Amino acid sequence: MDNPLILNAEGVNKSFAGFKAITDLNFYLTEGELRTVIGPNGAGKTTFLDLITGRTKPDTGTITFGGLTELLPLSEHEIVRLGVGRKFQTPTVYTEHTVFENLLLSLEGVRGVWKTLFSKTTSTDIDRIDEILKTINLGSRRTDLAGSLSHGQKQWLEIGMLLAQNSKLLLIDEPAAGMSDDETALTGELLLKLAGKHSIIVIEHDMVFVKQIATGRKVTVLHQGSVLCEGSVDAVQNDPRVIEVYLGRKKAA
Ligand SMILES: Nc1ncnc2c1ncn2[C@@H]1O[C@H](COP(=O)(O)OP(=O)(O)OP(=O)(O)O)[C@@H](O)[C@H]1O
Repeated sequence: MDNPLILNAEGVNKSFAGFKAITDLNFYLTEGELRTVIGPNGAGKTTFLDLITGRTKPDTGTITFGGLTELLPLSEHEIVRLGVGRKFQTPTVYTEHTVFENLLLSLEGVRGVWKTLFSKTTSTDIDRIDEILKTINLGSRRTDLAGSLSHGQKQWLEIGMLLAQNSKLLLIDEPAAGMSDDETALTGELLLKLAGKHSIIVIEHDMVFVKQIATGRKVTVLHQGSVLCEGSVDAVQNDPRVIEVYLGRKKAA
């Protein structure tokens, strides 16, 4: 039997000044799934993430988290607290704090900066952070300033911050952008490691990376604000509609 749904979006529409960015969108994600979303520029990928996180509210439709909670009435803050974490394309870590402190500041996200930095850190917190450091391969950079990390390492730290925040659903926007090939491959390994324990939506343009993380899984292609098709990487890559609106154009470019 399939895992239960962690996210279902049904009949979602969103217009900006009369322009339909999202049109009758239906999207279903099961618990523990790692789903890659691809599509041409302007397809509505970022807007879709904005709708999930409450940054933008839809005109019509429903978005339900964990099979129960309707997200639309909730604020961005409340949605984070429910367990929805987002990583933007540009890393936003606290560069003047150490890697360890960045994770400490994110723990549950509810303690407040003052309390976190000046109260005594418990051994449970330290163990948890060390476990996250191991997961994101930054154990050796624990006491270094986050500002001294490479671009790729900052992205991993930010993923670690989502883990510290207790995110169940991770929304990750173009993680491979600006990374070296080695960093990209390591990022893929990290996401594969997190899948199962977390539900993950990754937006990505780099098809080598998509192949790495999506082989054996479902890929969603967005086009003009709707799902154009869903299927395996191979099925999607060979779908004439996807070649026409996206992959063919990418190649030509
Ligand atoms: N706040 C806004 N106001 C007006 N138009 C917007 C707004 N946000 C998005 N749009 C428009 O909605 C469409 C979808 O944009 P969106 O950024 O979601 O696409 P995308 O698939 O993420 O594209 P890319 O791959 O280039 O990031 C675009 O035409 C964009 O100009």
